[in-house]
Amino acid sequence: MSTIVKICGLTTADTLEAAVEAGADMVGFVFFPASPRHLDIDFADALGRQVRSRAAKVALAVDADDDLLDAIVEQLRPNWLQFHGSESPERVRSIKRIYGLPVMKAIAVASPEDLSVLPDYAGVADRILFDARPPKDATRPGGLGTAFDWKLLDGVDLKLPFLVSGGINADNVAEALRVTRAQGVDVSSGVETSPGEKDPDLIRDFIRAARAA
Ligand SMILES: O=C(O)c1ccccc1N[C@@H]1O[C@H](COP(=O)(O)O)[C@@H](O)[C@H]1O
Repeated sequence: MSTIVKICGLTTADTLEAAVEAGADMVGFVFFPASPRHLDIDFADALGRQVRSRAAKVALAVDADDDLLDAIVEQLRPNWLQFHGSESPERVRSIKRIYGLPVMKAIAVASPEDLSVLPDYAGVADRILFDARPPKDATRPGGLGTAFDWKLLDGVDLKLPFLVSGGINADNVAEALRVTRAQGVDVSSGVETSPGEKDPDLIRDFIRAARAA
């Protein structure tokens, strides 16, 4: 199976086109006001139409309430929901039932104890995303450009595909995949020139490096 490549936090038509044309499997749109990649729902609608089934559209939310999820699903019509907050397994199960969409649940990793929740989520999520645990004073729970110790995933035995993220870029993506044996990678900061400013060349370089890994 080829590596699943997700480019997250797309905010412009140009960078979205670069990601899709370069062969991204998943393109992510962030709905979290504290993020420099936060998207207004109406603009997300336009970007979503631009994708035209060439990649899977992923809506990233952080402890979103039902009204926000309703609006996202209605306007963006995502193929996936990604939850990056403290959504419980019960909440994930209930949202899956309501919208009939697959869910990728992010697990924040900084120590072996962080993996103790895995059995609870593995039973309800369709994919797991291992991301670096943010510092306590962070203004957002992801998209910070910092990596975790990938060796912490040694011995993880999941029956569902998992992706890895956090501080990954074209230079270290091969190593991230080798060490974690993840089925896919997710990147945001690593294809940016500054927070929220994606660069088409960096996107293309990243996808090429991930494919070559
Ligand atoms: O990208 C954001 O701003 C963001 C905000 C809130 C939660 C998650 C967010 N991004 C996710 O973080 C990782 C990528 O991090 P990095 O910037 O490449 O280090 C990825 O899973 C994004 O989907």
